[in-house]
Amino acid sequence: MKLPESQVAVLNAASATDEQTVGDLADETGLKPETVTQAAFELREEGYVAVEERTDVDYELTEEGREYVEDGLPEVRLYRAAVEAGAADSAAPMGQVIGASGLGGPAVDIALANFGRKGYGDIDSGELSADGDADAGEDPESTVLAALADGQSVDDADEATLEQLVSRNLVDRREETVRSVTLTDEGVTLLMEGVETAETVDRLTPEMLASGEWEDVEFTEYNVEADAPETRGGKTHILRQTADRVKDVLVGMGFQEMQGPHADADFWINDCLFMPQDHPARTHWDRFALDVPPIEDLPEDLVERVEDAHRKGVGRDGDGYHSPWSEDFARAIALRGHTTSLSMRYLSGHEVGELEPPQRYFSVEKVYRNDTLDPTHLLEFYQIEGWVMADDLSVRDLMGTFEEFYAQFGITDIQFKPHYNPYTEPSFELFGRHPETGELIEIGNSGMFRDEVLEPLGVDCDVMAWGLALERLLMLMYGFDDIRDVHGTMSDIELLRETEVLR
Ligand SMILES: N[C@@H](Cc1ccccc1)C(=O)O
Repeated sequence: MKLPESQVAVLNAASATDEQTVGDLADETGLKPETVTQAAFELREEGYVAVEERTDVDYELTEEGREYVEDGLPEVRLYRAAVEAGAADSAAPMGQVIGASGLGGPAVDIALANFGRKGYGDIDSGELSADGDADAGEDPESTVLAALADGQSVDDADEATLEQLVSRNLVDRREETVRSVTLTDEGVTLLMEGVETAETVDRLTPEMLASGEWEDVEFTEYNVEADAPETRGGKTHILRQTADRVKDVLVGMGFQEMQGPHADADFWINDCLFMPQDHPARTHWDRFALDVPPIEDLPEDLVERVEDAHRKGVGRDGDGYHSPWSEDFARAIALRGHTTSLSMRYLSGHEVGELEPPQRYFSVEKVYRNDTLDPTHLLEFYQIEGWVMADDLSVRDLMGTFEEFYAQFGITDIQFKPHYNPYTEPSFELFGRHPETGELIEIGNSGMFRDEVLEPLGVDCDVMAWGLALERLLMLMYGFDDIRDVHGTMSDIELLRETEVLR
């Protein structure tokens, strides 16, 4: 029997009675572990060896973990300082105990949080009391850290303690697949009958082609299923990939892209949209105002018409807000809370000149809001802005456009809910169903611009418009349930690496 060289080497090195890991076999044969793995898989295919897999878990101290091995866990240091300060008998001022513990910077918060969690004592209105019966000398987390520093096995350590150390980022947990190989009966028989090395060639060279040798050689078979070491190149972030795809889809639907400033005048962000200047969204609670000089180049006549619309309304029966309107307020700069500022810039003719219907424009750009962070809200997100200008548009056109758009991403059950925006009438919120949780999540907001918006802009046909959240589209497409895993400082790198891109 003739077999390729690496298979022969593995067969000879393997044993019928003792399991050998790929690492052992690599040492013994002098082959690379991935070559051994490949040969073992090929031999298994023919029934000559058995390959067992198991997952080994390995724990290792992080840099922070190593520091605490030296200095002690912050909560243990705090506890010791507290006992020293007599806090086991009567509560001591927190500042004094912290000072005595020598803790500083972020270690103070870490100490306080874990002090409470471990029941070392209580903190109440700036006073700290210690539980005299707590035994900080027997702290299980310290024990595991010390064992790891000592190179001892932590196989018997309490699972919850290890989890806690991993979540505190003091210990890294690594999983490794270990494969071991044993000869089967067929393998033993084969060895007894004798195997020879076949001259196999694993790549074609120009020389072989020139000499004609390629006609006689035997080529190694490739096992495309063998595990190979993972290589991780750079890749486009999934959010960016989806943004690019959204752009392609919209361009395919006949839209042109808008561009414009992230930091813009309130005039474009709000006033043009008939948002009263005393609207809650315009306070510092909701928007990020910037301490920079106001905008200079606003079209004077447009400013006048917008002010008029706010004061007196538009049309025969129009009524304004009867609330204060100040040009200085309109000129102040903030980070845009929506990209409808771009729609205003384009519809007014300020960017690409007067536009004649029909027109379609879009942008996929960042917006900024002072929201509370939670699984569906970030301080910044991407908005898919768009509008269509034409002579006769109806709500059916608006809904049809969304259905066409979302269908391209495999989302076919969009729901609409009547809504209110100061700048559109009628207005609709859009909802989609989360593929994992089944919950309806809001994915966008839309409507037909009111005359109070369009008339000052000088537009005398219909305009339907929307702002959709790119991150929410991603949640519907991929089933993510916490947007913070995908984007921002807490994102989950493994998830981003492993998510396959949907096309
Ligand atoms: N600006 C709206 C979206 C929208 C744009 C245009 C028209 C109607 C709604 C938002 O951010 O929610």
